[in-house]
Amino acid sequence: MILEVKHGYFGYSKGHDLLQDICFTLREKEIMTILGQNGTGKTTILKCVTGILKWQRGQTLINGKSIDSSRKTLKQIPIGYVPQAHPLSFPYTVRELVTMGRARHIGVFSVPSGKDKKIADQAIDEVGIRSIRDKLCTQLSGGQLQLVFIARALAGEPRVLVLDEPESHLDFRNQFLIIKLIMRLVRERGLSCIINTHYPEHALRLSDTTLLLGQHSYMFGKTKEIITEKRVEEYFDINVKILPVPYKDEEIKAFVVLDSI
Ligand SMILES: Nc1ncnc2c1ncn2[C@@H]1O[C@H](COP(=O)(O)OP(=O)(O)OP(=O)(O)O)[C@@H](O)[C@H]1O
Repeated sequence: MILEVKHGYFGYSKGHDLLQDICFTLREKEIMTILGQNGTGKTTILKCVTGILKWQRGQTLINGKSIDSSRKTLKQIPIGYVPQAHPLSFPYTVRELVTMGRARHIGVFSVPSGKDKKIADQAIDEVGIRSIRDKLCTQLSGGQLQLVFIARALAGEPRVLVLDEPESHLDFRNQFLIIKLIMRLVRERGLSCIINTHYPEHALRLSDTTLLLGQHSYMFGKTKEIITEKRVEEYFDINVKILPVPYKDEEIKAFVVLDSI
């Protein structure tokens, strides 16, 4: 599986392109992060990639086939979308909401089958929320709800998981657990992921490639080559230090903000 965005343009108002000539490639089992200041268009990129919005020029291709033109391709190689965490208005139980992730596999006039319910339960177990599966989603904490949204996306049996700021509103421990969960899903399910994040240290820890988005330009490449002190200074107007921290067999990068420019 290979997902490519080729020369994507998008703007909300006529004559103003928010996103210009966006090009990137996501290969199987790769994790890509998107970083950039507020309002640069990170969520808009995810919406264009998943087909929620349509590129005004350019396209998203999966295995060389445009997903705009071929609904069949989308069905064969589905994309699971995990939106930014938001409180829900309808009192669905966790199990009901996760089962809704099966929607693309269920006919318009059909109800979820035993198989659909089993797959939804597997997704619930995979993200470790079995103990809350009969609770109402309106009564969950932000972190619990985030896990429910991930389980709902997994229930659709995606090959590509697209997550919009999955760590927002979470405490340090839960941020770390979400990062570990994503890494495990990529390893065990062979998924590919695109993740919007505001945390460069998370991008350095988990992603293979990064798209750094600015107001009028962007860079895409290997994460270690993209997230450097100089580039972060350029794209975020802050002085930072990236420090190596040896831990077990790894070298984790600590990210320290020194000052604004
Ligand atoms: N539906 C919409 N109609 C008009 N403008 C919009 C719409 N959605 C977003 N925008 C504008 O497009 C720009 C990019 O929004 P987007 O949500 O993609 O940014 P972002 O980089 O994800 O921001 P953040 O980091 O704050 O989540 C912003 O200026 C926003 O106000």
